[in-house]
Amino acid sequence: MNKLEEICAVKRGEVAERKAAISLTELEQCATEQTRPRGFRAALEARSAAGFGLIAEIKKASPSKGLIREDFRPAEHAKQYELGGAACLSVLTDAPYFQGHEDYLVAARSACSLPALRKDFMVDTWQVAESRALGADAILIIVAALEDGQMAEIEHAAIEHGMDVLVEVHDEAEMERAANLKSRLIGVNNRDLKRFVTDLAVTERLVPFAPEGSLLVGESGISSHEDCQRLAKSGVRCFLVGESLMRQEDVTAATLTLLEG
Ligand SMILES: O=P(O)(O)OC[C@@H](O)[C@@H](O)c1c[nH]c2ccccc12
Repeated sequence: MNKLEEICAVKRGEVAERKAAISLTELEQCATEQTRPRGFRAALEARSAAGFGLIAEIKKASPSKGLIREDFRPAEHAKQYELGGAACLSVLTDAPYFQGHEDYLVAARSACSLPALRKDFMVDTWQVAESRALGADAILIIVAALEDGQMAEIEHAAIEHGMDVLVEVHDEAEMERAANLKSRLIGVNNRDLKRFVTDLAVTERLVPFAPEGSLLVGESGISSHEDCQRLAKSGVRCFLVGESLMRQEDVTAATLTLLEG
């Protein structure tokens, strides 16, 4: 079993327990009481027209890097990212591998006005309703983790809830499968989630294979303005960045520097 398969197996167990505790009807009720989704793709697209569109990630730890930030305060980081010029937030909610929590998503989103992506491993449409009930504006679909039918179902549920979907790919075959979905917000993960090797050249290589009308996001391993400029040469103006920002004492300044140089 590779790492991604292991994480998804654990996630399926977690979802089964949660499903037993809260019915879909209850979740749907909570979802209707939430504030409306803030347009995630729209915010990113608008920002990338004038400069770089940044999805700034609130990430405490990861399986490959261990603890990334000791002094971890999601609401504070959300405000710092907003001040620094990020277009959107991404908040890790997976606990076993990323030390994330749903509360971090709720706290971060309510501390600022940025749209927020729930960063987790979606294996069931039930999690889509749960994400909206928590206030998420977008969810992630990891193509490597799902079969075509499951992806389409999860995407459909997200669209029904008015959320955007970030479809994550890592190679040409996954890009082809992503093209069968409706969403045209595609993240190219420079990190191989099966082996945890990161290479910015992955984004550059996959750009020509993106379906028409896609807004592309370069994900993982981006740590400087120069990295952003490098990817911009191949036409990618949106980025998902976590670790390199989370490691800085002054998160606002680090965000500004990443975006402006
Ligand atoms: O911390 P980095 O290297 O800047 O990467 C951020 C983000 O791309 C990464 O956290 C990520 C991309 N896809 C994922 C899927 C699940 C968990 C995490 C991720």
